[in-house]
Amino acid sequence: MSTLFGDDLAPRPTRELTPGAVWVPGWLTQEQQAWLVSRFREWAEGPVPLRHAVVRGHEMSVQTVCLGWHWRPYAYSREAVDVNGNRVLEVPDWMVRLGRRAVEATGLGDDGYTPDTALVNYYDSAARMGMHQDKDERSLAPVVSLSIGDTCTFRFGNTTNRNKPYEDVALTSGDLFVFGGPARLAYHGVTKIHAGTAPDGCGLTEGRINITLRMTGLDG
Ligand SMILES: O=C(O)CCC(=O)C(=O)O
Ligand SMILES: [Fe+2]
Repeated sequence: MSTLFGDDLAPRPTRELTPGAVWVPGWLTQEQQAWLVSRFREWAEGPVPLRHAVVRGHEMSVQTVCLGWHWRPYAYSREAVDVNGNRVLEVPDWMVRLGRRAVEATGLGDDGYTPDTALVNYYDSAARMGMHQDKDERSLAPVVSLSIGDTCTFRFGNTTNRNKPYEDVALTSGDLFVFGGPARLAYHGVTKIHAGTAPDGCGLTEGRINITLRMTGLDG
């Protein structure tokens, strides 16, 4: 949806929310977004299908499919031991290059950045993600986050607790967000999906995809 002379015409410059946390609005082109959505549809078919991970007996509202390493609450393994036991797909070379370009765009990494896992989340309009730290990785290399589809309210906080201070930002289709360095272990979450906001041509008509690229620091 867009309105003539609405908020969507306001410039959205790159911004460092806190040291180490950089938001680059509109980083992916529309063609890149639609292409990534096509890949998502393939990954969702398996060998390990898109699924709701179960945390302490409760299904997460978000659905996830992983590449490289399979994440389950709260560990990584090569096989999806909590789903069907199959080994997940490899992280494709183009995705490593994309991750490198992303950290270079934010100044938070270098050409040594080699993500070995991607967590791909699908949010329907009711899905949320509670405040958490990404701390199952042994490496403190930056996390690269790409958003496609509906806008979400993304809450980015501090490294000590899930409460204030935090800032809410609207991540829209094509936005890049990278957190590393002093922000690597900051609490963050998704408080709302804004249904009906996916732009024409992004490849999704409803819901939101988020791809996070990470270095696990794991062997094997
Ligand atoms: O959907 C997002 O923007 C954040 C996802 C996230 O925090 C995660 O997968 O750990
Ligand atoms: Fe996270």
